[in-house]
Amino acid sequence: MSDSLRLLVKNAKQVVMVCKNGENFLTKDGMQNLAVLENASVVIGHNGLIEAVGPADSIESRFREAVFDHVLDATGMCVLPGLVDAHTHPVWAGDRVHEFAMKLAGATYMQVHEAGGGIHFTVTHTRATNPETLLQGVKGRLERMLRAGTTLVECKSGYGLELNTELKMLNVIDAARKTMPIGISSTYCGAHAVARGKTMEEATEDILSVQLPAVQKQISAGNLQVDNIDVFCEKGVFDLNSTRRILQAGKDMGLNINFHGDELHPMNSAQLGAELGALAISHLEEVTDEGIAAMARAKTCAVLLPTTAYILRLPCPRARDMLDAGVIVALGSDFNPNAYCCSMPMVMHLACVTLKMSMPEALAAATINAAYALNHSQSHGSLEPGKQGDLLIINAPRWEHLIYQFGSHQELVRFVIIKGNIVYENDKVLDL
Ligand SMILES: N=CN[C@@H](CCC(=O)O)C(=O)O
Ligand SMILES: [Zn+2]
Repeated sequence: MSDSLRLLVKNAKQVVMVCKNGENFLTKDGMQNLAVLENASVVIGHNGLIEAVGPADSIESRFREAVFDHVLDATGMCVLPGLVDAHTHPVWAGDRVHEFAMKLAGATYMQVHEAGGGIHFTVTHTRATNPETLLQGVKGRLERMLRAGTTLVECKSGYGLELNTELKMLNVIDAARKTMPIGISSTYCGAHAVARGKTMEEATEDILSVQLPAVQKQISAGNLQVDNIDVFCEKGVFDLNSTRRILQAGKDMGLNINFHGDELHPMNSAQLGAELGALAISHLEEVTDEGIAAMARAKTCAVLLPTTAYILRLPCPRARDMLDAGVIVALGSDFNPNAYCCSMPMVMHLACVTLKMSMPEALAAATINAAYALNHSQSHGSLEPGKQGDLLIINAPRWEHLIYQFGSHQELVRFVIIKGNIVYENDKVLDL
């Protein structure tokens, strides 16, 4: 009897596996030497997992008798792993286009925040918005990310800063996970800012004695899935001691530590994260040499967010120093009302130009290493047999076009595939 399989993608000009030996992450040398097959095909089974990746002729002879639900002829096109976005804030109401104008006129991020704008503005609007409306908003944003090639995305709460709205946001993220094909890693970020009217100490106590126990109760009852804990460790937000207490409490609940650190001021967040066994720390524009060394030793991933430095005109995170020191470097879009970017291809382009990463480094950072930052690199981030069949097919003769053609992902991405199912098909791609 012949095999029955879900999908064959055949005759691609290039198939970028990223890595091929089951690596959970890549550091500098590995990132510079990605596994790329020329004239290759990919097979995905009915379990949604990759059955085989290899030269087109050997796949053809091995699967000659097989029956496929779908066959895509990728002649002249390239296949890449689904992109992984390791840092987003997609659940909110009330845009901040007016603040973009203020920042263009010279206001800093913290000036806007301290004047009651920024996160506080979004908190006011998010608290006042019902879950159905928030869900509609997040679905539209995740759909845009999917069309740009993202197949796994981290999504944070953090525009509630009190129990009910934080739970509302986490439930909205859960509802998106249950109803959309895109993979979601959910993060409790109740310590995203100190709520107006509270001191940092009061906010910390509220998180430790009210919010986290209630989140834990929902998780234990099977009503909610939360994967990570986050704190904005920053001068004027949460100091090192409060950050430590909140992250440790989250870790004790079984959550992965994945937090904002060393963004606007050197806070020694990197050293703290390494000490606590953090899986990832985001931003790091102001990380010190000691912080970089500690992260390399602890295998704590640096999630770099080139959109933040670009929009806020901040110094860029020192990607090259981190790579040279052996840090695992990943990328995220940082999608939020301050940094309105849904496109990992644009993030990779910015990482190359502003952070001085090479294109192979940027792709590794947006696939296998971003999957590592979310504890998903056993199943995501590369095209290897046994991994989830998440990939994109681009209409270009070399994979690097996805990064090189700035802002052209809508024209380049022909198919997005998750678990072997076609979840986005673009028949309007234009040959240039
Ligand atoms: N820096 C803190 N948090 C977000 C911004 C959130 C906001 O401004 O709404 C970030 O990662 O850039
Ligand atoms: Zn953030």
